Amino acid sequence: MKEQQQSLLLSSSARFPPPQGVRLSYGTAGFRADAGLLQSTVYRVGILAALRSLKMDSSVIGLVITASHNKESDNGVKIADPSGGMLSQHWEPFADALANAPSPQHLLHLIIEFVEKENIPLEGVRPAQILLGRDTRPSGESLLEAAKQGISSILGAVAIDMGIVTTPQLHWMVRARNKGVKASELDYFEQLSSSFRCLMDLIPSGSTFNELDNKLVVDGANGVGGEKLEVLKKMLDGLAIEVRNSGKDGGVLNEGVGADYVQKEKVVPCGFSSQDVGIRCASLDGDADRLVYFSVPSESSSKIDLVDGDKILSLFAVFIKEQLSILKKEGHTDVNSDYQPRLGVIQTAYANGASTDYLRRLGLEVLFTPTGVKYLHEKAAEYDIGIYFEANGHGTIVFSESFLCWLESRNNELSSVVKGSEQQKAALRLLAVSKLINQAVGDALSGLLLVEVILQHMGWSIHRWTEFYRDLPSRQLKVKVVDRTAVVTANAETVVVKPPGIQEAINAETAKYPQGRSFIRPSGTEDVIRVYAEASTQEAADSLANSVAKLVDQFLGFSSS
Ligand SMILES: CC(=O)N[C@H]1[C@@H](OP(=O)(O)O)O[C@H](CO)[C@@H](O)[C@@H]1O
Ligand SMILES: [Mg+2]
Repeated sequence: MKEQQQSLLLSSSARFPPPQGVRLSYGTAGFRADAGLLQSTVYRVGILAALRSLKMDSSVIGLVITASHNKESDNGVKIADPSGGMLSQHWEPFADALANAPSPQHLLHLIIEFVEKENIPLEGVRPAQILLGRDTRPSGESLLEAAKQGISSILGAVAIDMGIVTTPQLHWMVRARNKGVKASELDYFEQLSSSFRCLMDLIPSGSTFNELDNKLVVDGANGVGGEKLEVLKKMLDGLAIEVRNSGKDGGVLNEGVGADYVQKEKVVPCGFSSQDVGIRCASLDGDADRLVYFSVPSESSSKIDLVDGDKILSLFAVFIKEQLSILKKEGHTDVNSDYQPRLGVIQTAYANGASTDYLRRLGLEVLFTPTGVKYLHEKAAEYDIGIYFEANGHGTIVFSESFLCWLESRNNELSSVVKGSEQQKAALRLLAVSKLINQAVGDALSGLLLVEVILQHMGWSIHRWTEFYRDLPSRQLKVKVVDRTAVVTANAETVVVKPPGIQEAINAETAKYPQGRSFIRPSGTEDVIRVYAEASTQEAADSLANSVAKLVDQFLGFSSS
């Protein structure tokens, strides 16, 4: 590494000393902590992003400053790879080491070592390019400045600031730029609204969607999503969207509002009341990458009927499967129609057992990965159409390039035979879904538009959708232990292999409950062991969760909560 580059790194990093006594780690969703602790970390992630860009042939890399559904005083930072997906897991240990280097000299040493090991070309190549975005947190502005300083401490690196955007918007822009297509925020809105319009125009004329069901009320979590939805909705016809908790009326980000709150507490968020009984409602999280739906069943209680990520996944799967079977209908014997697209559905162990049964009864291939979008997305990408969702509402649909090419040519072929046939419409719908739904990462705004158009297409109310299946009662608990890394799991986190003996004890407990299922795993974002249990009644699920939490205590540590 050139002298000039070394002294630039030393002098600039001296302005961002790391916080004392804190060890940060690039967890399930990047670094997250109290915003006051993050200047140095974000600065260093700026360096990391520039190096990542150089390593990836100077492709555009994304850097997002957000702490999603955490409280407003927290913040965080994460990287988007050139595909628009999460940072390659292979680089996470380097991210950890950079964040925790105690001095500028240590930092420089780590960088020199890593640049050599990874063969990162620092000279004679196009400059690194990093797209920056942040959510609405007040701490975001100065953290963004720290990121810019980190980026400019790699000679020639260029930072492009996209301002306040949703996390999925930034991932989408990174992907689009690297594909060489239009990638501004307006382009994002135009792609979503035009593919939505295309799907609306393809709704069968006999659809029985009730005009009264047309209204949708959206809880924006007092974050970035509500404000973006206000812009997007002006470009849409055929939807009546009312946005609440858009952050303009003094509400606090994620406080008593948002997808995480609604999914965990199963009560109405602030700004909603008994007047909303029966209306279709949706909740975004603080950076608009999670989406859940709900309805208020009665005036006398604050409880809601939750429609979580599993049910959104089920709705998407039903629709996609229907289009694929229309496309396959008899009548054409040409070679092209023989292509058998592989459809896969990906869940985690947190998926409600009733959803998995439902999906399997539909004849779908359902697979499981460990918790975290990086695992789900990777698995989904192995299919022609991969649909993935976490129960908490983060998910999307990914289409393979080869399937999309086949679909394009199938569409051309069909239109030359009988234009406007049912088969051609199915091909057009699938092509429109691939443009509407964010291919980079789960996106509450694009997911919401797809849900809305499918409900209209099917003529279904939110109540009809809720009735796909009845969720098995479940309970989640957290247990504080001395060392959560002592728990090692296998088989997509469904089996504990360490400490020895605990899995047998969990099995013995679970066997006592009809339809019982329970598992434990160390959280990737909090210092706890998570316990999940489901069973045929709420009392049984609670009791199983409590017994398993006690086992965790016995085997590993101190108190449970
Ligand atoms: C049970 C649960 O909801 N876990 C969440 C949570 O991860 P943990 O590793 O469980 O803390 O945060 C992740 C990042 O947002 C999200 O991907 C995941 O689904
Ligand atoms: Mg989020």
